[in-house]
Amino acid sequence: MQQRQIEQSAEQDHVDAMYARLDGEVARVSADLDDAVRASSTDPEEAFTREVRVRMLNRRARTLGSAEHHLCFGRIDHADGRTLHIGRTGLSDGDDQLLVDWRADAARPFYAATAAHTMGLHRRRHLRLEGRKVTRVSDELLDGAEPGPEDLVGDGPLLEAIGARRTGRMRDVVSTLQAEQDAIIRSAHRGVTVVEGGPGTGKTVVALHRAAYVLAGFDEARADGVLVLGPNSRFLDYIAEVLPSLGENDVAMSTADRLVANALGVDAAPAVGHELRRAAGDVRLADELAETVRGYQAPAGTLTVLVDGDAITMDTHALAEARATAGGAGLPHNQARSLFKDLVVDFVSDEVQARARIMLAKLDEDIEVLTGGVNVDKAAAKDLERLGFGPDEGGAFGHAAAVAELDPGALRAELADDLALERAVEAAWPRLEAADVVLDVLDQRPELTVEGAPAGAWTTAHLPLLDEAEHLLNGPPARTYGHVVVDEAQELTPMQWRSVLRRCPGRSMTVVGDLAQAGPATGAASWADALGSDLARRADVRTLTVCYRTTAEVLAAAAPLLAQIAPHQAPAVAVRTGAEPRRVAATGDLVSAVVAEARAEVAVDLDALVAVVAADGAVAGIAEALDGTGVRVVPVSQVRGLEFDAVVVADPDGIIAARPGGERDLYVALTRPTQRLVVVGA
Ligand SMILES: Nc1ncnc2c1ncn2[C@@H]1O[C@H](COP(=O)(O)OP(=O)(O)OP(=O)(O)O)[C@@H](O)[C@H]1O
Repeated sequence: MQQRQIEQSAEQDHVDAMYARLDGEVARVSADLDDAVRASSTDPEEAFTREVRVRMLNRRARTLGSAEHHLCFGRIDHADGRTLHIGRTGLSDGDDQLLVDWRADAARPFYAATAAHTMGLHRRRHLRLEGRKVTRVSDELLDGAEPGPEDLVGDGPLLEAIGARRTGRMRDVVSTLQAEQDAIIRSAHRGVTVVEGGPGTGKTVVALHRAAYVLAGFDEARADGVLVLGPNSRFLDYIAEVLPSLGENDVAMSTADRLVANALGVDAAPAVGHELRRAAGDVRLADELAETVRGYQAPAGTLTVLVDGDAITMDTHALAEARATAGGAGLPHNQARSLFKDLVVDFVSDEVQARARIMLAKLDEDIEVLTGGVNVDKAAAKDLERLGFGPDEGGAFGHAAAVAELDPGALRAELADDLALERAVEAAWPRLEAADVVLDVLDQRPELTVEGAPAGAWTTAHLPLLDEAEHLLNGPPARTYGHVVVDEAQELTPMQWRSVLRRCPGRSMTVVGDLAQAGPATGAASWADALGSDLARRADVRTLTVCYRTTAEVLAAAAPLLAQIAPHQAPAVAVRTGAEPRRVAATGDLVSAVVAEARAEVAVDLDALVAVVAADGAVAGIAEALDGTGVRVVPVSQVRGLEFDAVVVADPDGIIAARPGGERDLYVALTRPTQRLVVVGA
């Protein structure tokens, strides 16, 4: 005890020094920020440099602010005597490295060293802080030294973290990241990393800590930003605090739907059932949309323009050539239209010049006849040469030369502004809006429309189609990201994937999900289905195998269902054991039985986070009956990714029957509790 107190007080001294340094840094950054904000300049270059500096200082200020809480959480002692403290940010005092940022390479052994693979460590120490006070020091000896009575054997801090009560908001787990998680988070792989694993294996944790790592380590992510996508707003609220607590406030968070709705300015598209989502998510629609757009690009026929009362016609051959050139240039439709128009202008201008030439040649001939054989051009040639004008390449002077010298640029400019020509081009290759194209496709596909809804009343299911059409018409989205994290990735339809990939041109992505939990709108059976086989082949696929959320007993209760829905997937291994799940057969009214069980769970632990998970259609009645109790009633379609201390699953048969693939919904519901599971059935 004595020894541990001495250690603790020595750590307190270190930690005091760190906080003193942190305070100093905060004061310095804040003063620098004030200076930078005040220093205005009219020189654009200086103003730009100042803006960059202000942004950088703001970022540092936020990092330092979020580092205050639990600034230092670990220490590693190398066998050669070197020690390093690990924490939320790097701090140094001259040459003295007081604290190493958890993302730095030097911090890696803190997460990755094991007794079998010590990475040169003698000891790993976990520090617990309350405010700025060190309240506990626990050590793991890694190099075979005999542990003392107070040394840690096993996973104390981890078990404490995962056994703690939940608040309804996910927390960062930077002090207890496990080796298999850390390896993914720190991976140098710049392409697509796919992280799969059963419920509670830490996929979300990995995804979010990876986002923080990537922001610090990958220049392109810092420059172009990081986007985190989640399945719904409830989930985004749940994870909202993790990145800020890691000092990263500049990460964009969205659902795939909101991302597209904002980009296209479509507001308040209402959500719809899975049937429509699934139908509208079919990747073949991408071809149908492209085909529809092509159908607007100068279909076979001719194109006639009236110029000064003369009809000039592009015949089928000339028109087909212009279409092939404009359509084959790899440009989006509305840009290719400009090229098409240029080609029409060229054609018409050539034709106008050719006609003028013929007409003037004819005029020359007529004059020659009228003047009795005197060739005016030839007669004039001597005079022209005397005046310093030579014959043109074809040896022509006079009217023909005048036509050749007719300013083709001016003629083209005039034609480009010509209303009749513009109308003819618009008829052959109209300027289009995304909605026009999607409505055309919907005309052929009544199953993609909502009965009774007016045309153009978009739902969330239509957003990926509008996005696809927008891309075909106007090219890539204006806002793209350096790195994109997709959580609950099994929930995206193939058409949604196309929207997401479009916003990540560098294809630097972290994709996490569990195909066994896929809802009925998607039903991807493999990552190749989801990402496309090309990308999936190049992806670095990692599998997490340890369940940190729920107990072995709860996993065992869900195992038969897993064997049914994903027979090839090995169940995760739980690190904790706990209470046996309870099955309650409701003798009377099912809602009353569910309510009674939920109340009983609240009574077991007043501070526990208790949830009832029910089929979407059953939620309203249960929520009403539980109003004011603090119990959360969550529709099963929105419970993916969430967790609670105790979960009451209402009417498992009802959940299975409510929508196709209902067994997967039930599997998700059963794997939500961290402590206790109650299943109330008929
Ligand atoms: N290394 C860790 N230290 C402490 N807690 C952890 C660790 N890894 C995971 N957890 C906790 O385990 C729980 C489950 O993690 P997470 O939600 O990331 O799992 P998941 O694989 O995304 O689950 P699901 O498939 O259900 O979405 C969370 O409470 C998380 O904080």
